[in-house]
Amino acid sequence: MHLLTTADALAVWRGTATGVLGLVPTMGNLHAGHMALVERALAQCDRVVVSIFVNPLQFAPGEDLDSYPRTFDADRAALEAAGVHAVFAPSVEQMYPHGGASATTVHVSGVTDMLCGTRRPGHFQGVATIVTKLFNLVRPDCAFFGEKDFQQLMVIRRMVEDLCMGVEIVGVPTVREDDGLARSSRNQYLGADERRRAPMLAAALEHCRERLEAGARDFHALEADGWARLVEAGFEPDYFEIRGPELQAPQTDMRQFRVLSAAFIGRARLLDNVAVSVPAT
Ligand SMILES: Nc1ncnc2c1ncn2[C@@H]1O[C@H](COP(=O)(O)OP(=O)(O)OP(=O)(O)O)[C@@H](O)[C@H]1O
Ligand SMILES: CC(C)(CO)[C@@H](O)C(=O)[O-]
Ligand code: BAL
Repeated sequence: MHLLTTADALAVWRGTATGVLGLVPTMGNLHAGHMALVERALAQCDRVVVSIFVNPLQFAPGEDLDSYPRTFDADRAALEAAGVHAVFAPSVEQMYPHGGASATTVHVSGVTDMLCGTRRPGHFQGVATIVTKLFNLVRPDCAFFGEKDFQQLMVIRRMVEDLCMGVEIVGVPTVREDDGLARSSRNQYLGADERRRAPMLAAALEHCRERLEAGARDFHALEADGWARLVEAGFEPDYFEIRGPELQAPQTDMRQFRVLSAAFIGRARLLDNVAVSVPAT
């Protein structure tokens, strides 16, 4: 496995990479969720590069940029054991040579004006900017993103379409713990009592899914119920929303929905969502 830390080294490796090239962008601290993306990429591509970069541009002031878990040696060993061909782990200076504050940025319209986009101002601009830079450096045929960050997946798809980037975006289902909690690097912030209560986020989403599949269509009542379940479990909800399958406004005659929530428990802001598919009657 090649360890690449500069754009120049990446360009040299890229020149030798043959066949279908897959990119898995990450912020490191790899867990089973990331490894599902890696396995999917290895199954679908001839060469796979995984990027590890905690991107300052997507963190707002006061968020957890400094304390975000960094476990590079373990990440590297896991990727090597999985059979990944190259890891790209640049410094902040490599990615933002003129500083983050004056960086040229990418703003994706529409799908960023809701959910995490309004709660974390600048977040998706930071994500779209770093993913564009990674695409330009790696020039992958395909790139792999988790459905756990469903809005991010929609933002990337929209960016690729609007800017004619020509990269196939592959979404990978959410990997969960046995009790339903979505795997996330930020789960480490949970104390024992918070960890015990954390699966209630997935449970509240599942409950909403069941109600929608059973025919309930009072979206406001369902969202209020989800919110109340989170408060009851000790969360401070950020949002609990029913949307259409591509995050459009929900309509009562739709057969597919996506229910999404972000909620604080202690210092951890957990994110999760479920797909809803209403059976034909
Ligand atoms: N449980 C999961 N199942 C599937 N994909 C996941 C999961 N967790 C993360 N991913 C995906 O891995 C990629 C890198 O995510 P990232 O490095 O931010 O990990 P994370 O665990 O989601 O961290 P965070 O705690 O910041 O949300 C993203 O495409 C993300 O959607
Ligand atoms: C896509 C990404 C690697 C961009 O920094 C990040 O937002 C993430 O880990 O989901
Ligand atoms: N997994 C999304 C990256 C972030 O929260 O910044």
